[in-house]
Amino acid sequence: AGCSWGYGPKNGPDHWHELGFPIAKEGTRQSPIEIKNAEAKFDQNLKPLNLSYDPTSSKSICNTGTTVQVDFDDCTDRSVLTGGPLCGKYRLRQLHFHWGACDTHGSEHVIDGKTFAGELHLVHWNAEKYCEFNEALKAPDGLAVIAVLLKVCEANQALQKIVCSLECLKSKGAKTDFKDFSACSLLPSCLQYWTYPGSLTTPPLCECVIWLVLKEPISVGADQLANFRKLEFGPCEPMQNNYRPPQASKCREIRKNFE
Ligand SMILES: NS(=O)(=O)c1c2ccccc2cc2ccccc12
Ligand SMILES: [Zn+2]
Repeated sequence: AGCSWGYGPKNGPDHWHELGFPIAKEGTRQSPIEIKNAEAKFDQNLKPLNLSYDPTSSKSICNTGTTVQVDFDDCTDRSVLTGGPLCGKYRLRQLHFHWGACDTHGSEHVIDGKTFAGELHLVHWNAEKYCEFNEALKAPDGLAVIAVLLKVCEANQALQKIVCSLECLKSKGAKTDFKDFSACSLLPSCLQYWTYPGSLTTPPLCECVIWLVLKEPISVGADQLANFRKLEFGPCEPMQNNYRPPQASKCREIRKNFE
């Protein structure tokens, strides 16, 4: 089976459909998308997001070869997301990042034509309805991912614990303990959001994600972001531009819980 997928000129997003993931081209609810705020419909029935994260549920942080990822204990309802458009309780499983080679781009979602320097994803799965994560991957309401845009300005204190761990995560597969991390400390104060039905933004690109894109970005310092770019996809390959560009909306409805 040819070369594995990545973000390079030969195995990047434009090639994923020929590397074993036809859904990349044929899917009807692929992510990310461009969000045009004026076309998003205010829905008064959308509830606020309700996050209850237990900081002691964080386990480890690793270089997955495509991103840096913090893993949480999702065997019980220790860190859960409810509310918003969601039915049931979604357990926090992991968080990870996407970023660019420079500060002008790197986000996956694009807001009214504006790209951001990066994007944080908090991945949750519907543990009330499905017995395990891999089962949720096959369901249209299996996962909920909160997307937070990163804008370069002042340094972000909540990010510093992650930034400090990056130096020992340079190589693909590197992993280290990451205890007592408060995921909610990474979130902006305002949790207003856009929501739409989408997919994983990386292969296997399963169309199982309810996306919750927060309107308010969080800050990241230029030198904090520079540290992310010191990670490697593989030997001598700096990890950067690990984002998929916006995909066709294919007449999906985007809703928002703010006017
Ligand atoms: N970018 S992403 O959030 O779609 C994503 C996942 C989403 C849902 C479930 C698992 C995922 C695993 C990912 C692993 C690396 C990068 C993005 C990932
Ligand atoms: Zn992601």
